[in-house]
This record gives sequence, C-alpha cells and structure tokens, in this order.
Amino acid sequence: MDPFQFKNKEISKQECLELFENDAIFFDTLKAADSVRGDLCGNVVTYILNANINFTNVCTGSCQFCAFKVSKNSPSAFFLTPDQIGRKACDAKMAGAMEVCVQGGLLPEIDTHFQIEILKSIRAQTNPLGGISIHAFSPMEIYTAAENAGLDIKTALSMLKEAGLDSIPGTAAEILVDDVRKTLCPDKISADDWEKVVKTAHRTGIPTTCTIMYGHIEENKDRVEHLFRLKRIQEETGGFTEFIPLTFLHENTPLIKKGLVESGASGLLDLKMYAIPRLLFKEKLPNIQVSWVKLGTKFSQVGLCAGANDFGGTLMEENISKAAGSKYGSSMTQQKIENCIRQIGRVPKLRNTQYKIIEETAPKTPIQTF
Ligand SMILES: C[S@@+](CC[C@H](N)C(=O)[O-])C[C@H]1O[C@@H](n2cnc3c(N)ncnc32)[C@H](O)[C@@H]1O
Ligand SMILES: Nc1c(NC[C@H](O)[C@H](O)[C@H](O)CO)[nH]c(=O)[nH]c1=O
Ligand SMILES: N[C@@H](Cc1ccc(O)cc1)C(=O)O
Ligand code: SF4
Repeated sequence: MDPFQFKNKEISKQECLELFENDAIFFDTLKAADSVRGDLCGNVVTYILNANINFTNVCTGSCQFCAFKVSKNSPSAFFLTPDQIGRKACDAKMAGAMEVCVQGGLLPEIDTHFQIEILKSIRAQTNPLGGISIHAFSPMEIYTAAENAGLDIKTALSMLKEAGLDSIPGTAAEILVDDVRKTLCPDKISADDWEKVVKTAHRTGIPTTCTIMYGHIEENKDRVEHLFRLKRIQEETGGFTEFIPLTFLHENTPLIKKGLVESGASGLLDLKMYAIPRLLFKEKLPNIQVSWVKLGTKFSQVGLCAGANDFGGTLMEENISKAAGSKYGSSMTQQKIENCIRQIGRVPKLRNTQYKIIEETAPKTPIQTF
C-alpha cells in the first residue's frame, strides 16, 4: 500500500487499520502526512499562552489510567473555591496567558451551578485586566454536573455559555469504544454520551477540542473506531478546533499497579497517532497538537514532522501528567517554545483558542510558572 494515495483520497476503515498495522510503510505514512500538513499549514507552527487550573484532585471516578485523582481524606487532596480559581486566572493573565484550561475531579457537590460560580469568578476577576478565554470542563464534567443539578445537557450548556464558557476541552474521550471503556474507565460516560455532549456543545455555539488517550489496553481496531467517530462528528458539526493525541503515561497508574499493562505506547505508535489522523482528517480538522508535557520537546519536534502543526501551550501549571510520572516539567516559556519550533526550520505563530493568529505588537516577556 502506498500511503501517498491518501493525500487526495478518503481512507476506508480497512485501509486505516493497515496504516496502523503495516510497519513496512511506517516512514512513507509519516512522509505522506507531513506533506498533507505542509499543504494545509505551510511552515507555520502555532502555539498558545495558556495556564491549566485544576481546581480539585478529589474525584469519585475510577479511571484505571488516572494517577491524578485522590480520595477526600488523602493528605494531598485539594479543593479550590471559585474565588481562589478566579485569583489564579488573574495570576495567569498577569503572567501573559490568553486562555485558562480549567478541569477537576467529579464530586456530587460539583453541579452546573457550581461551575457557573467558577466561570463568574474568573470573568469578574479577569475582566478588569482585559479578560481571558475560558476553556473549561470536559464532557464528563459537564455531563456529571448537569446530572447533579437535575438539568438536561442542552440547558446546562446554554447556562454555562451564558456565564462565560468559551470552549470545552475534548478530554474524557479516552478510547470511544464501550468495550474498552468497560475496563479502562468503568464509571465514565459511554462513547455515545461523550458524542452527545460535544455535539450539543457545538450546536450551542461552544467549540471543543478532541482527543484520544492511547497506548494502554486498546487495539488498532479500537483506534480506528475512535478516529472514524471523531471524523463523523466533525463532518456533522464542524465544531472541533483541534485534535490532541494524548499518549498514555503509565508509571503511577492503577493499570500498571494491577498488571493490566506493562508500559505505554511505542515511539512508532506515538508518531502514527499524528500521521494517520492527519491523512484521515485532512482539511476537515487541520490542527493537530503535540503534547510536550507528555512527550518532551525532542519527541514533540519529531511529531511536528509527522503530521502535527501545533505546539500546544505554556500550561504554566500541570498536575495530571506529573501525577502519572511525566518528567518534562509543568511550564514552558514563550521563548523556549519559539526556539523549539525554529530549531526544526519552522515559523512560530501565536494563536488564540480558536486558532486565529495573533500578531504581536508588544515585546515578548518570558512566561513564568504562576
Ligand atoms: C484527568 S482528566 C480531568 C477531567 C475530568 N476529571 C475527566 O476525567 O474528564 C483529563 C484527561 O487527562 C487525561 N489523562 C489522565 N491520566 C492520564 C495518563 N496517565 N496519561 C495520559 N493522559 C491522561 C485523560 O485523557 C483524561 O480524560
Ligand atoms: N496537550 C495538552 C494540553 N493542551 C491544551 C492546549 O494547551 C490548549 O488548551 C488547547 O490547544 C486549546 O487552545 N494541555 C494539557 O494540560 N496537557 C496536554 O497534554
Ligand atoms: N487542554 C486540553 C486537554 C487536556 C487537558 C489535560 C491533559 O492532561 C491533557 C489534555 C484541551 O484543550 O483539550
Ligand atoms: S480521569 Fe477524571 S474522572 Fe477519571 S479518575 Fe481521573 S480525575 Fe476522575
């Protein structure tokens, strides 16, 4: 099979499976994907100045890949109030961030009304400084909070939008195959419910990102199912702004402790996860992000030559990958991101959450952890 044929041809599920399975065409697949990336994005690599805010690590969930969640009585448990979250967003804004990515655990007391308190506090505290884009609450968090409040998804999303929610992180997707979810994340919403939340968000005017968390118990056929579902959703709504493959970090997770896996993905699979979606999505979903916090800067540079075109964000703070064993730090300066992109002969461009390029006028100041 010649992967270059998919530069201007749709891929069938069977062909997609072969792209995953046939390592004899591995380098051709990367090359074909890089060529599609070049046609769509030129030599530009985008990035964003953003900050993660994880408002609690207490969670009633039981995801077997998660090393972040703790129980209520754990000595490392924390729970920020809406006021504290707003203050953190202010610190992020003052450190130069344009976006906050707000995610936390699942708890009965976190309902849509509490999420609205968070949004209002961020708005009230950052508006005097010029405001910040709020990228918050995974589809799982939206679903659970709506259920806790006794609201349907559409009403909950409309209320969140009204209170200032700009976009939604497309996490909690993991692998969108219920058979895998049954073992991987038994308490998580079904693949259809994840789809329902993101499609309702898109139809309410709230864009989302989309992700895959791979390299654990899933098989190639599950990866194919997942990617085709994302493609179909995008064809129906056009609401995904970007795709972020998240490589499973295995070290401190229940999956490893229970002996259900021995490691995470191979380096080959990591690169296929940029290349194959690039060939599959083409212009329908033109932004594919490397996750430097999960893969490190060197591997991220390679990912940018295998189909990806976005470096992600400064993050400023990161707890989820760190808990799982990431050794790549929690924050990256704007300078360092730009150097990393220039080092591979590409042109760094600052973007906002919706991928509008921001032309900078002010001199760059280094972003610090806040
Ligand atoms: C930790 S959750 C926070 C939001 C919310 N609790 C939820 O699960 O939707 C955000 C995402 O981080 C990713 N994640 C968690 N643990 C990970 C790990 N060990 N390796 C890679 N990604 C991980 C998963 O894709 C998960 O959906
Ligand atoms: N890839 C990871 C991200 N990426 C998110 C982006 O930084 C940004 O929020 C998005 O592009 C929307 O503009 N964030 C993480 O916390 N961890 C990652 O691994
Ligand atoms: N911030 C990412 C989602 C994300 C968050 C935390 C992670 O560990 C990984 C991914 C998004 O925009 O969709
Ligand atoms: S991934 Fe999210 S829902 Fe699952 S245990 Fe971790 S924090 Fe809880």
